[in-house]
Amino acid sequence: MKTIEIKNLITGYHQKNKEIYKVGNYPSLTLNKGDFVTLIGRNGIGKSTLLKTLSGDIPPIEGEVKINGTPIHQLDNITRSKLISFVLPNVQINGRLTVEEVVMLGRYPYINWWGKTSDDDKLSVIRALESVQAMHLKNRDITTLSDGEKQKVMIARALAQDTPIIFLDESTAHLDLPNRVEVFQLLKIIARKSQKTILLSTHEIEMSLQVADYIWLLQKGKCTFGTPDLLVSKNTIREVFNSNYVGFDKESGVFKFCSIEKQFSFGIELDVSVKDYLGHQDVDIRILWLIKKFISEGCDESKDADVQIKLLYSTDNELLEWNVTYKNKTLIYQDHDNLNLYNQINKDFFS
Ligand SMILES: Nc1ncnc2c1ncn2[C@@H]1O[C@H](COP(=O)(O)OP(=O)(O)OP(=O)(O)O)[C@@H](O)[C@H]1O
Repeated sequence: MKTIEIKNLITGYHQKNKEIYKVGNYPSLTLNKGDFVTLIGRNGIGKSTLLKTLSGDIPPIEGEVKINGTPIHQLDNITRSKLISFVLPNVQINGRLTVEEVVMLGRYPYINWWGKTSDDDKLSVIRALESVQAMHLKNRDITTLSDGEKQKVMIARALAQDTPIIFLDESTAHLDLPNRVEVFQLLKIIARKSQKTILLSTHEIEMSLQVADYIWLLQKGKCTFGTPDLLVSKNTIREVFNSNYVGFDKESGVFKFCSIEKQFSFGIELDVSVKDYLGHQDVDIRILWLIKKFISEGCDESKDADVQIKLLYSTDNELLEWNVTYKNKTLIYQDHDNLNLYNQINKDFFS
């Protein structure tokens, strides 16, 4: 069932000189109940502007946004706040409020004229804090929390608001990796179980591709909409995010770092004698990460490479050794913790 419908929407700002600054043009987009959708795109492309327009915080320049079939501008503030909660980035809360009091602010659309909170309100606050695993912060002064803890509390406030639609603007930006994954998964579970519509703007592309149901990918003036598999297979992710220094690898779903300063081509292989090696290192993994390092330095991996590198195990001295050949010169580097193979090859062969 459609919860949000966009028709011929142009987002943007009315400027002081009365001119209009148009940001995005979105002919037709919809969001359904139970969808967890991420909104991605380069800096300044219009993600926050679109979220602010969808939540009714700023008016569209042209076109229409409908929430549950009603044009958003026809909804009064209280009705709107019962339908949409919006988690903003970097919200500063003034005053010495506890975490519990901040989450209780999410209940304001339901609190009566005299401002008295009910048992239901208190229960919603507890449930919301529990779902973001922040109950231990309940009595803390909000100003004393870390950025990541504060972000979780702001998500709890949106959950306490108990709306069918939740917008989040870069809400995982301050979180460490386990917490970012946890919040992504949590939002997806909430979307599924509670049949909410969740739209999260984020720079977490790899995570979006793995976790989101759909992606809204903003490009100059337009939005490409689709499931992650479709956007990857059509090369849309590459088109938008590839640069001189980074390239999206559609098989692994990760971004590989590269350099515009081209260096030598190389090939790294394991020599068979490494089978004798019974050490604790996973040498295949080491080679994989060395390949990433060489590519990030501007080297190309190739079968007919300029520089041939072999990792072998020397049974004479019981050490791993890197055997490097360029033109007619071969050097052997014994492996040790501080050996930076790329720097060493560069110094010994190319400087
Ligand atoms: N209040 C404003 N008045 C005029 N222009 C604005 C206003 N807020 C944002 N803009 C401009 O609108 C464009 C889109 O900004 P927006 O913040 O929506 O991008 P974004 O995709 O969220 O960027 P980021 O990833 O960097 O957060 C930018 O060119 C920005 O400078």
